[in-house]
Amino acid sequence: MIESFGARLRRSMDERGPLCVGIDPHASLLTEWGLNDDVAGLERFSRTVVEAMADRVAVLKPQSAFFERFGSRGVAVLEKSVAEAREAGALVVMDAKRGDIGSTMAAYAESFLHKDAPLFSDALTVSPYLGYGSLAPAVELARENGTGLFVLALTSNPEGGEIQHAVRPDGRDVGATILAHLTAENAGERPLGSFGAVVGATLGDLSSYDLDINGPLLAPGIGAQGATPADLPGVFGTAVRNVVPNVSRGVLRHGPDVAALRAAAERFAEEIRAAVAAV
Ligand SMILES: O=C(O)c1cc(=O)[nH]c(=O)n1[C@@H]1O[C@H](COP(=O)(O)O)[C@@H](O)[C@H]1O
Repeated sequence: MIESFGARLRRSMDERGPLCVGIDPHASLLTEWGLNDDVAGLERFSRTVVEAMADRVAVLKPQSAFFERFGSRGVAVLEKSVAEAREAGALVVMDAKRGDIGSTMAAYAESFLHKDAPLFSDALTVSPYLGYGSLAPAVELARENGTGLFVLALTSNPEGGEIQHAVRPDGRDVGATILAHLTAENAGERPLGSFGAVVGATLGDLSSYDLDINGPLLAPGIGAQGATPADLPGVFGTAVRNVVPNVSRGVLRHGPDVAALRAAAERFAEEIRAAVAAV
């Protein structure tokens, strides 16, 4: 039987630590790295991050937008980066934040979560704001292919609350409702379900939410957005064991030197270890 994403992720987090490094080739970072803001610069940037990180961090998360910016040639770089990162042992979470009506969602899922897709990734970020049920085809395809989803629940940006804190007639807010759907999706899965939530590390005390979804919690916001590893226990409580903290610019700004990138990631990894061990 095919091994689930959740099981593969749990093992990788236990072996390598939970850090997820983002591959976010901002134009400004290309310039800081002495690269041109073109496809060759994009390729060099992405290759360097993969070379520096893929054999040591649990997860790499390419941000598709920065590749799509260059059209089909940028997407070709993304394909190669994903394949190389997986080859070197990292799990790849494709950050494309897809979401649409179910019939279209099925095609998005085929694009990223089917084992024969050129952009085959271990998991995909998705938006549930066309209704959680619209994600059903992606859930189904992920189960069949041993891949996973990270569903936007409580995002790291300050504008997210307008939608995510909206209170439904049953008294629960929208973010809590998404978390409850994920808990149901992951029921009975051992050691960890494959259907994660995105919950920002920037959000402060979230003890009013049930974060115990038996699935991974992708936590962006550390570094450039102001959160630190030391914030994690206060935000996530005992669910911190299932947190995959993401850092993109906070690591990437140390490039292009591979040793400097590795040292920056190791500093975050060490701080994360210390913070999680204290819970
Ligand atoms: O899904 C995400 O990864 C995500 C969700 C969220 O709530 N906030 C958030 O910042 N992200 C992504 O996480 C990365 C954060 O990058 P840095 O702020 O540079 O560390 C970007 O690729 C964002 O698109």
